[in-house]
Amino acid sequence: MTHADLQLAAYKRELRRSAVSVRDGIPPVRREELSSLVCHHAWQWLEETGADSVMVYVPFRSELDTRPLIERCWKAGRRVVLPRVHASSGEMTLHAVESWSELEPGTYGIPEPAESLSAVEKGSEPPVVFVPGLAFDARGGRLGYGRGYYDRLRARLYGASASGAEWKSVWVGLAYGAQILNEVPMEAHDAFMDMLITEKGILHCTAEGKGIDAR
Ligand SMILES: Nc1nc2c(c(=O)[nH]1)N(C=O)[C@@H](CNc1ccc(C(=O)N[C@@H](CCC(=O)O)C(=O)O)cc1)CN2
Ligand SMILES: Nc1ncnc2c1ncn2[C@@H]1O[C@H](COP(=O)(O)OP(=O)(O)OP(=O)(O)O)[C@@H](O)[C@H]1O
Repeated sequence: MTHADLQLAAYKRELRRSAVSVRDGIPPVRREELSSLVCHHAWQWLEETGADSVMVYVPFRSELDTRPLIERCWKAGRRVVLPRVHASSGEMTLHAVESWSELEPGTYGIPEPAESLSAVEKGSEPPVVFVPGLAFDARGGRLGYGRGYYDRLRARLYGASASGAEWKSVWVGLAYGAQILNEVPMEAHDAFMDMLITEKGILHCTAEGKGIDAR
């Protein structure tokens, strides 16, 4: 690690700490109101795009609550795909889930698809991925918990093919407005979002600054 790497790592640690405290500082009742607005915007956008299958995260700690969105998808017959974390490899596998009863507490205590559920077949990954984050910026930059799960998921599924993709998907960060920062530091392996949804509505991320990883 160079001096610059160490500085960046320390800066990211500090940003994570402050992003968590901003999120924790939103009163729980307000968090639910904001979450419900964000889920509403996300749902309306899904209706416009017509995507019949979506990947969503199940919230933990003070994260934006995606459960209203998940339930709405189930009611409307949209397939809901949730990740299962494999801490030893750093990978996430994707599993279609049809009710809360198919979840069990996973790594980090986050509810995740039970081990018995089979993984989504290669080639039928969802065209929309809703992504959690501690902070985002208008370019689509994202700061997560620092384990690289979503970066690795994208790298694995977008695969080695230079042209990009067997798996074409729109990556959508879901966040409280207070989580949008001027600039989140990004490294070569970090996945950019295509869109952000906050209580204020939809933000299409700008392509500038995405570099060679842009889709
Ligand atoms: N709801 C949700 N699901 C998700 C994510 C997420 O951010 N939100 N993740 C997004 O990638 C992955 C889980 N990533 C996580 C990474 C670290 C920690 C964690 O507890 N970290 C410690 C710090 C020390 C350590 O790294 O172990 C902490 O915050 O106290 C939790 C989740 C996959 N599933
Ligand atoms: N495609 C990849 N293959 C292998 N390791 C990766 C890949 N992408 C990221 N990593 C590693 O994972 C870690 C991710 O760090 P980073 O600070 O970018 O996480 P993050 O995006 O904030 O967190 P998360 O995705 O867990 O919410 C780094 O140590 C990085 O080297």
